[in-house]
Amino acid sequence: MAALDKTEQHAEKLAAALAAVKYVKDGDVVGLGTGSTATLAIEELGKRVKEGLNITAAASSIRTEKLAKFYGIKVLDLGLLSSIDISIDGADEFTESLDLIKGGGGALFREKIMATLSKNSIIVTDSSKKVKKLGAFTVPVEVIPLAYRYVFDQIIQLGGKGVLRKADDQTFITDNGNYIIDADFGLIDNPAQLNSSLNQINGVLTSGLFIGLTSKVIMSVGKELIVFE
Ligand SMILES: O=C(CO)[C@H](O)[C@H](O)COP(=O)(O)O
Repeated sequence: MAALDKTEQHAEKLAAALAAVKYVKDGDVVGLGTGSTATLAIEELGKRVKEGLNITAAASSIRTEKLAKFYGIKVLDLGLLSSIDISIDGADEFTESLDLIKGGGGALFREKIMATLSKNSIIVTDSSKKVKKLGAFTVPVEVIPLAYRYVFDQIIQLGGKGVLRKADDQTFITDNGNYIIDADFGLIDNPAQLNSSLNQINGVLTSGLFIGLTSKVIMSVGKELIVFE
């Protein structure tokens, strides 16, 4: 598939985000993802709320919480919810079997909790995110700082190469006060097994591999929408 320029990619993100928002019903508790595509869905939800849609939301990051409040959406504490009716989030990569890599924006842990609680977890993407096998995008691994070196070495034991994520030359710190190691495992034959191996390492909060957590992926390609479920 030909590479998208920024305008085409934005148009695809917007089309997917608008399609996902149509699934939101009055009275729903809505999980709000993080990233540029999720932001477009939040903006649209904000418009609908102004027009009278009655929803409450849970945010997957501090920046999403601020954005939702800016758009007049009532936000509940994610940690107090035992279920979410519908969530809308982006992804860095996905396969037709609905396995994902997420966490490019660093919000993987809260996003994973949100997806786990969601009865209907919708992922919205442009066409650049669909892959045959996960792994061209590195796997974000959220790590308790104290365990950084140990986890880094364990990732090597699993056949990966880790890089500590930086932002503006400083170590990137997640909303939970942790580090992220971006781990390159090449193309991943068994994402479920890798996810479970990573999650078993002491000091790992979670990996950015999302397995069995997604209800549907809405992907926009040019003027077409494709739904994988
Ligand atoms: O997982 C994420 C943030 O942690 C994002 O959903 C993912 O990085 C995709 O972002 P975008 O919609 O900007 O391409």
